[in-house]
Amino acid sequence: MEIKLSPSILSADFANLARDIKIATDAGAEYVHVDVMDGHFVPNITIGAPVVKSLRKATDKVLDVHLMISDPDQYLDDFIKAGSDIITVHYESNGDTLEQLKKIRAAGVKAACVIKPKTPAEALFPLLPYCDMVLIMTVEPGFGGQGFIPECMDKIKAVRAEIQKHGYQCELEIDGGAKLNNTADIVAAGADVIVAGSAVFGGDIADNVKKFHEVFEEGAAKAVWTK
Ligand SMILES: O=C(CO)[C@H](O)[C@H](O)COP(=O)(O)O
Repeated sequence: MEIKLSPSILSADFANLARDIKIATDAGAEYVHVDVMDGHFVPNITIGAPVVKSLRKATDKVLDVHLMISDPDQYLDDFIKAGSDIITVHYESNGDTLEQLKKIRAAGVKAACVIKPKTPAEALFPLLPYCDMVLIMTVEPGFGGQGFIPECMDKIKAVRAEIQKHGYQCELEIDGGAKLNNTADIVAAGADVIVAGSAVFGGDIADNVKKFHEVFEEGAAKAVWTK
């Protein structure tokens, strides 16, 4: 069972993004998680479509773009044109989430929907047929380096059960507080894409990526679900 790592560049060196991404992907990271924050939807400002466009030239790996912005409708075209491979929109953002997912897919980009920790898992269920990936936030979005919210574990299990029940081809990603000591349990609960920022870019990046993949095997061996 393949479990993927999507290192969150929020914790990388912003003056050396291409370098840090190369170290992580050369070590085996499958995706690159790009945290887009607008200072409205979350109390932090990071990067926009021009940076995604530059990253597109720096890596062939999957650019997994997470839009933590109030108005996706205003910016979707920019992120599509910039070369995103996956675009994730928040259920809690403005606009019609279903229409946003359809627009992303129609542009040939993988579509994903994300919920914040206080949004129930069931909010995602009707959207699953339109999603190539769903993302469960396991911290309040806005900042890296926070602790995993333990109550989110049941939400991961509930969304995994729904994906399995219907046989949806939909990856289940989690974001926030994933560390080497809790990721096996997160995988066993049902996640197959793990976003990790501080635990990847803090310290030896290549070694951290390798250790995450070891923990993925441990989690997959404990999992009661299969792909
Ligand atoms: O989206 C995010 C914050 O909104 C980050 O991707 C997330 O918090 C990952 O960082 P860490 O692994 O350090 O918790």
